[in-house]
Amino acid sequence: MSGTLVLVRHGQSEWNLKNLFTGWRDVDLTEQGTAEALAAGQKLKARGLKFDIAYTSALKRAQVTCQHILDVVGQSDLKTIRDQALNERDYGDLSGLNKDDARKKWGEEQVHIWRRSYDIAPPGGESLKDTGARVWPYYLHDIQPHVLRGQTVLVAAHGNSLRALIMALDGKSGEEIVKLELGTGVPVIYKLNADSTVASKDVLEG
Ligand SMILES: O=C(O)[C@H](O)COP(=O)(O)O
Repeated sequence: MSGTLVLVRHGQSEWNLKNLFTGWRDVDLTEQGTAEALAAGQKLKARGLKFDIAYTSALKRAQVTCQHILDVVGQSDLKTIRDQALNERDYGDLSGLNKDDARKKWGEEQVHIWRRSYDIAPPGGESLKDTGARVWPYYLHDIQPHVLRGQTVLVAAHGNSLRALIMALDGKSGEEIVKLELGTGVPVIYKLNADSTVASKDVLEG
């Protein structure tokens, strides 16, 4: 057995609440989002988890979630690396648009394809496959080595950047991974074997 990798999607953001495509736009957590981040911290604290290093994106909703978790587990000053490789999928021209308005303009099916196909990108943005092409190499080069050294690593990021990671960790196909809905503030705990395969996965829902 090797180390532990904890993935957490940021708490509810202002634009999740307003039903707007967010992507790389830098928006704050809502009050509920703050509560979800703190609750994630409590769940991890209850498990007795102590982190060796934390990773988050270049966007404040993930950074603030990360800091809330670290505050709750009593590790406010832990070394935290911020990198845009972990950012949400870039929604391109859809960023800032209301998801229902977009459905009215382009139709339900087209918007669903942009949101939940694996390799079709929205105009000017990234597909989930494109997101994976930056998230996975970053994970392999920067994050995984810590886990393989037996460390416990926190990654606070986004729905689609974490989908891309989970796809590779779980060996899921593009078709399978787009069906996965990751809850805001729900920690996913992986234990990895020394050969980097997954020993166990625990989703701390509810
Ligand atoms: O960027 C966004 O709008 C959300 O974080 C994720 O959106 P999705 O559920 O449409 O992928």
